[in-house]
Amino acid sequence: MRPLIAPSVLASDFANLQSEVEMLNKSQADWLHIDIMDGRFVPNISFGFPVMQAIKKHAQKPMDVHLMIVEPELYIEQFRAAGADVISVHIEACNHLHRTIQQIKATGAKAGVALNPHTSVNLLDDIIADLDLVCIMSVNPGFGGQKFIENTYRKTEALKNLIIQRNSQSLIEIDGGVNQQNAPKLLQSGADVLVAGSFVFTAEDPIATIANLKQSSN
Ligand SMILES: O=C(CO)[C@@H](O)[C@H](O)COP(=O)(O)O
Ligand SMILES: [Fe+2]
Repeated sequence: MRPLIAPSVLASDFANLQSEVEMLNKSQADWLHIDIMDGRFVPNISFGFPVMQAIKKHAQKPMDVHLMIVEPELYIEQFRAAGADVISVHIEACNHLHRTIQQIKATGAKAGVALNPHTSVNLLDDIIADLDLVCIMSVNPGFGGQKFIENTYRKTEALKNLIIQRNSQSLIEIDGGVNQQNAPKLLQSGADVLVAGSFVFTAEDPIATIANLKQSSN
């Protein structure tokens, strides 16, 4: 199975956002990955609703929104209204994860949970059957362009086993430091969705880079 490719708009040229989104429309990207950072859950601030709405105006593909914010339950409906098709919250930011997942689903969006590198997939045992997506962070969240953490392969395998064991339909998304070199091993380990920011947007030919990632196989 070919992976879904979700380029991270965080690494795009914000001064030319419309042409960046139009490039992604023309490419084999499946989703647009949208990183929302609040300067509290992570030590960086990215962008918020107005920028998301501007992206949505031009995007012809689903928006996969990765919320790196505290108290995400306060903003779920607003993110959906701003165009989110998939909404992932961090397990580390949620006191009532089950409730927040139901809240996301009630808006009509797909519901995901993201895990920091130190967070065990075993914590998902009682929620995995309710999830559409698990986002395994393969870098510490907050910044693009970081080095891929090798333990991600083992973690992806463990999550895949849990998904099978619990009869879950959840997709596995890998986020951070993804490139052409680690993609095949990630797919072998069970990944379904590859997020790629700097690898795509610093490439001389982002469209060809996305096409090559899409051709990755295990
Ligand atoms: O969520 C995050 C970072 O916190 C990611 O989505 C990055 O934006 C991916 O960028 P690269 O590591 O591929 O440059
Ligand atoms: Fe992300």
